[in-house]
Amino acid sequence: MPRIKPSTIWKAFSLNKALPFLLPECRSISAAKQELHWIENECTSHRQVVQCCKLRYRHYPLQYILRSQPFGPLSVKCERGVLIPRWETEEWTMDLAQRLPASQKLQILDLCTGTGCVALLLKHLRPKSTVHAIDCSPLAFKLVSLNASSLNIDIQPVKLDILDAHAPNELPNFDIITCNPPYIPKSTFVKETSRSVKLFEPKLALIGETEFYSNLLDFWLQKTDAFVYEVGELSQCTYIHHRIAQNAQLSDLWRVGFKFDSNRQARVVFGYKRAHTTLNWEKVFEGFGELKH
Ligand SMILES: C[S@@+](CC[C@H](N)C(=O)[O-])C[C@H]1O[C@@H](n2cnc3c(N)ncnc32)[C@H](O)[C@@H]1O
Repeated sequence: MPRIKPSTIWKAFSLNKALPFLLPECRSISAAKQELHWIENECTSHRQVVQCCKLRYRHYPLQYILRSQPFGPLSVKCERGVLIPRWETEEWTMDLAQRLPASQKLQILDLCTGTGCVALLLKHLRPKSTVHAIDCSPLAFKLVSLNASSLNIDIQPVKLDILDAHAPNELPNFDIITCNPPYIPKSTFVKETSRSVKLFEPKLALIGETEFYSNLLDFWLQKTDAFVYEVGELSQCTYIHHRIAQNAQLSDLWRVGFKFDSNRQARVVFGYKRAHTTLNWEKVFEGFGELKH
C-alpha cells in the first residue's frame, strides 16, 4: 500500500485537526472528510469526535463507531462482538429475495444469522414468509432481536449451536435455508485478513474450515427443499458439489450451482430439489448462478 504523503497529512490537518487520524483507513482527504462528517453526526461533542477518529487510527471499524450498516434498504444495527454485514452478502441476498415469489408463504431459515441482516432483508422484501434466524452467540442473539424490534420486522430469533446434531430436530421443515457461515481457514486467517477485521471482529464469526458445509449435507439438507450458502473460496463450492455428486441418492435428488460476486469471486453455493416441492425452484434459481450438477 503506498505511503501517505506528508503534504497530504498537512493539508488534512489544516482543514480539521482530527482529519489526519482518518487518513490511514480512508487513504484520501475526500474520503476522510466524508467519514468525519458521518462521525460528527453520531457524536455529541468535539471531544467525542476526536476520540472516535483516534479509534479509526487504530483500525477500529467505522460501523462499530456509527453503530449501523446499510443492508439493501435497511439500516442494520452493529455492535462489537457481532460481525459487520458485508456488501458481498448484501448482493446475493438482494438477488435471492427478488427471485422468491412474493405471493407465497415461504418458510425460511437463516443459519449463522449474526446481526440478522439476511433474515431481516428476506422478511422485509417477502413479508408473507416466516423467517427463523439462528445463531449460537449470545451477543448476536441479543442484536438480531434488537434489530427485529427496532426495524419492526417480525422474525423468530433462536439461540442454537447449529453444529449440534440434535439442533435440526428442534425446528420444523423449511422451503429454503440460507447461511453465511464462518469460512476463513485458520491457516490463511492471519495472512489474508485485514488488521481491522483481525483486531476487532469476532473469530467465532470468521474462522471455519469445511465443518459448516459438511454439517449442511449431514443434517440440514433433510430439512429443506433449497439452500444458499455463502463461501469464501471456490474449493468450498466444489466440496458441496462433489459430495452431492458422489452420493447416488443425493445426486438424483439435488441440483447444485455456484454464484460469483461482482468482484468475480466464488461467493455462493446453492442447491434445490429437482422435483416434488411446493415451489418451482428451477425457475427461482434460473440465472442466479452457474449450474454444475
Ligand atoms: C460470517 S458470520 C455471518 C453473520 C451474518 N449472517 C452476516 O452475513 O453478516 C457467522 C455467524 O455464525 C455464528 N456461528 C458460529 N458458529 C456457530 C454455530 N456453531 N452455531 C450457530 N451459529 C454459529 C457466529 O456467531 C456468527 O454470527
